[in-house]
Amino acid sequence: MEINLVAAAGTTLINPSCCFKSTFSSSSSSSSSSSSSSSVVCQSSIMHSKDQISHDEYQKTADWLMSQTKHRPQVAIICGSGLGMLADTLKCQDSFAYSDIPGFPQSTVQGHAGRLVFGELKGKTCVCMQGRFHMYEGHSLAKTTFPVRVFKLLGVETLIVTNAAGSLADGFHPGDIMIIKDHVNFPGLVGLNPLSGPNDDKFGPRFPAMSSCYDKDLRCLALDIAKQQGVSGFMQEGVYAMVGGPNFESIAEARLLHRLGVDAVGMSTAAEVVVATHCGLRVFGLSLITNKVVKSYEDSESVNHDGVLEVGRLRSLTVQQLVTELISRIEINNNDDSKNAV
Ligand SMILES: O=P(O)(O)O[C@H]1O[C@H](CO)[C@@H](O)[C@H]1O
Ligand SMILES: Nc1nc2[nH]cnc2c(=O)[nH]1
Repeated sequence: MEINLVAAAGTTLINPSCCFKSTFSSSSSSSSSSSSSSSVVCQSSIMHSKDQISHDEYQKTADWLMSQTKHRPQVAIICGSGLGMLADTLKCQDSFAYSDIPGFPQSTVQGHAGRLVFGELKGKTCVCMQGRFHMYEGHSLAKTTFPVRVFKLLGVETLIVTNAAGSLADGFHPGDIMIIKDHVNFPGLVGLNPLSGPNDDKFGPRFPAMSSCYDKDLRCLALDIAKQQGVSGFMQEGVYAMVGGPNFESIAEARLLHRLGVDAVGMSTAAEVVVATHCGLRVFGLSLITNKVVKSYEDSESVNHDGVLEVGRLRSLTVQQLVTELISRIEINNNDDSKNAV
């Protein structure tokens, strides 16, 4: 497949309707914080008590969803920019607009439809986010990762995260699919972490390890599947970095990321994976490389969101077939967390 990545000018990100008030204002909390220390008020300038989401709030959303659908998902999928078609493969669908789900944030980005789709795929029950939430939309990190904890309460065991990303690694090309073997959570390194604030012990420990957050067996399985499907020619494995966005990288930033060992960069995913790992979900992640990040002052190319979405469309079938086969071969333990809620 030929992918023309010469990007047309002009980004088409929809102007986010929400403002940064929820993240950065200092007004008091309307919700209680964690189970263990609900009276603690975080004094940090980058994490406010109002960003905390109580266990009850996650549970209310999970209970509402369970009252609306008979599906009890074992696998959750988060669709990246332009990858929403992953939901189309689900059979016996029940779908909900985010605006109808109590407690759910809203998607504001083009290419993120804003629907939660439940259904069956190859004998597994799945829930699929057609559209995710990004920090740059003005959501707190706790909000961007809200669905992940709801999935845990629904009984999900495995989370599949997908994203569109720009490549820094030499030898990566637009249209390549990178299996994520690790990440650099840049917002997290400077204290912007969805786990900041009082820890909710019901979900996981105060200090979770992140040294094996992308499941090795699933990565090997995906590489095997790619071989069988005859697409290993454009499979890669590498390190994804999450940056805050919404602007794409300057050349100096691109060079810095490259020197740091980052293979692909985007504006999502790592925060979701941190929360998923904290609450014990098994994670598989893939990045669709939609563009090369410009690293040279001689290079006249520039990236835009339309180009990103276009590569998503061109590679949609391959991504869909890979993820479908992976799901069919995932082993499920049948921990019914929806009955034994954490
Ligand atoms: O990470 P996803 O949601 O796939 O989207 C990626 O694509 C958008 C930029 O085109 C950014 O939101 C970036 O994070
Ligand atoms: N930060 C970042 N996000 C992206 N999402 C898709 N492409 C890119 C990119 O080049 N940079």
